[in-house]
Amino acid sequence: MNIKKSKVVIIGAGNVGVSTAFCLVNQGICDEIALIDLNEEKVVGEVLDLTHCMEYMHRNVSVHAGTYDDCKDANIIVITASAPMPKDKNDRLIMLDSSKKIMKSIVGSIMKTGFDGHLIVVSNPVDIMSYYAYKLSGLPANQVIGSGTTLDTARLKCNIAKRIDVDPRSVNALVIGEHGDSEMIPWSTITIGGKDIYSVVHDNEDRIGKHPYDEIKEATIKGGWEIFNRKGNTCYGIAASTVGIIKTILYNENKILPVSTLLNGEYGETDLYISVPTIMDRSGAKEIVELRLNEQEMTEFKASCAHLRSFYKDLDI
Ligand SMILES: NC(=O)C1=CN([C@@H]2O[C@H](COP(=O)(O)OP(=O)(O)OC[C@H]3O[C@@H](n4cnc5c(N)ncnc54)[C@H](O)[C@@H]3O)[C@@H](O)[C@H]2O)C=CC1
Ligand SMILES: CC(=O)C(=O)O
Repeated sequence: MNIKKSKVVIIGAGNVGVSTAFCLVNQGICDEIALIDLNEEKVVGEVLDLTHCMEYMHRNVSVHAGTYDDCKDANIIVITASAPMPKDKNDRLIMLDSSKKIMKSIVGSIMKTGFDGHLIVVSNPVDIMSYYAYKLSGLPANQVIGSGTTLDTARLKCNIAKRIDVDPRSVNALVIGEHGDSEMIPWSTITIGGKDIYSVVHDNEDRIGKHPYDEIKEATIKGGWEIFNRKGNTCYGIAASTVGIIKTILYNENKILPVSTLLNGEYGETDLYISVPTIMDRSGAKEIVELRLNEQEMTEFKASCAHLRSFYKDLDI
């Protein structure tokens, strides 16, 4: 009997790649993980460290140092490879040139193996890199997914939940648009326990304040830099978000996540990768949910689309 094992390859064994591997091991999400990095010695060390977790995990996940040969039968490849992010710039877009070169060489090596699984792009600037990986790979768009605003959405939920004093998982909210400064919050769609956020704020004005929206938005957009400027990277939140995406695919969950995906007519945009709520299952990005945005929200979302599209001229595709 040939039972197919689930295999995840992670390319880039830095803070994000290794945290993702640990999150996969800790949750026992897949059968096998292969780690690839230019720094082969680091990979050997990380693999040993991860392997020593198994005694205390709820299942054994096989972790090994990989080569591109591992890609040919992988279900999912996660790309977190990157040049170091400059310390004091707080701008993901300055990574464009270096990430472009890295992405081109990695996707070329992956596709030579005949890989036909799902590619999850995390490296920044993630929306542009997802589009680039989609074009370079020739894979169908449903198989190329950017982590997009999954992380920003988690941050937004935490920021709202803290104000209101509920569990973040009871907040039904999303960030859409660019994973970056032009991202937007469709406030009109947010509910907490089934109650729209405007009513929640109105009924709890004494402790939440009359208009917490701008502060919550600012905290959400700047959330990454609050971490990065203190510890030099952000890794656990993105690892959890990435594993959330992996889980929806491997377990065919049909869950809706705000991933960076190809718009093909939705929201009046074509040939653009940007985050919108997307139904995810074993096929990957199965179907885009078109939110009923109000006029102001649609204007903000379109501005984010235009901002991302303005960088496409710099991609050699
Ligand atoms: N999309 C998101 O929400 C988030 C994205 N990121 C991004 O993830 C990326 C990784 O961040 P960190 O892990 O903190 O960086 P890091 O510098 O710790 O790790 C990057 C790793 O990539 C490796 N690498 C570089 N070129 C390579 C190549 N051609 N092949 C294989 N490996 C290669 C490096 O050797 C290094 O180990 C960055 O672009 C960062 O901005 C980080 C957090 C959140
Ligand atoms: C670094 C990054 O993109 C983030 O933590 O949001």
